[in-house]
Amino acid sequence: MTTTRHRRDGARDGAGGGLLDLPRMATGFDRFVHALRARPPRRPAALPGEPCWRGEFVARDVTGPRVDLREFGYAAHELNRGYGTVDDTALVGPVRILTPEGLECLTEVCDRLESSAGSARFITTRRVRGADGMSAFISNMIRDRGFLLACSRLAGVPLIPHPLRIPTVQINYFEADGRSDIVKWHHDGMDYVLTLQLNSYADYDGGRFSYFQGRVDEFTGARKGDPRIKEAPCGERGAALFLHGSRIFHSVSPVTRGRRVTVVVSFFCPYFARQDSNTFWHLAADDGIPATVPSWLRLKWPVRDAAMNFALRAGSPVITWEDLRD
Ligand SMILES: O=C(O)CCC(=O)C(=O)O
Ligand SMILES: [Fe+2]
Repeated sequence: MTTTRHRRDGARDGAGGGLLDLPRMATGFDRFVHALRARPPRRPAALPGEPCWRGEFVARDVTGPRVDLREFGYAAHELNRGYGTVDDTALVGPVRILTPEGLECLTEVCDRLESSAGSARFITTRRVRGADGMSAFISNMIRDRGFLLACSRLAGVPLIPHPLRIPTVQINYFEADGRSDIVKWHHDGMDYVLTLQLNSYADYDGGRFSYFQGRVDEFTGARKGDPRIKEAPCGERGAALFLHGSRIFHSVSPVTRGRRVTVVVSFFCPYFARQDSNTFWHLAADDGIPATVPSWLRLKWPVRDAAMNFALRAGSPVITWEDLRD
């Protein structure tokens, strides 16, 4: 039954999705329908007795093979630049960002959060959103200076955890037990995304992370067997992949044996805050409109308005010049 649904979704998008192995995420009116149907993420109580995050869980010398956005067909004038830097990193990996002990603790935390996973239809079928709000371990990990520095060096730009909060840390769960958990062909709303693999190919069959080595607007022409569709190098437990998520189409095929769990962390470059690629409807299609409005305002107000920025940081209401005149 699930297969039928996938095929129908793929055909309905009218973008060649039916000719790919996996459906493509909805756009336009279909995405609006997803936004109306999506349920807000669950907010269970924090995990008691979870392992404690430690700064030494960040591995040393976090480097790996890198591909440039120009190799995906993006022109120099389309890339953000400033502060003596061109924001041109497309993909880096596989890299090891956590030590084996750090990985062990993160796995334990993610196993315990699985009961909070919600199912969804927009892109990823079974996932926990806002995981840093449920786990002090994950919250401390993504706010650890060493972790952020390692991720920033991979991306080539300074990064902080994404202020949208709900999508900042997502845990994806894939099981072979009669389910058909997948990640549809999509690009992320987020620009800077790190995916951590908590399993290896020895633990599961299927579950292949593919990406399209071309521009997002060229994906419409992609067909099954297209040489631009490549398998991402993430078959080892602990492998991490940095992706310029908003500019690269990618997907994960169904797991046919075993279990696959990934942690997806989204970042924000405060120096390129105005260029953040997220759109309201991409977020709302995952979390629903009511849950998206507050986080959207938290992202957009500070960029538009310095007074709002400082007020939010002070946890204060904003007093404006107009208020003085009333
Ligand atoms: O689970 C994965 O390997 C990738 C997931 C992904 O692309 C996403 O959650 O946006
Ligand atoms: Fe993604």
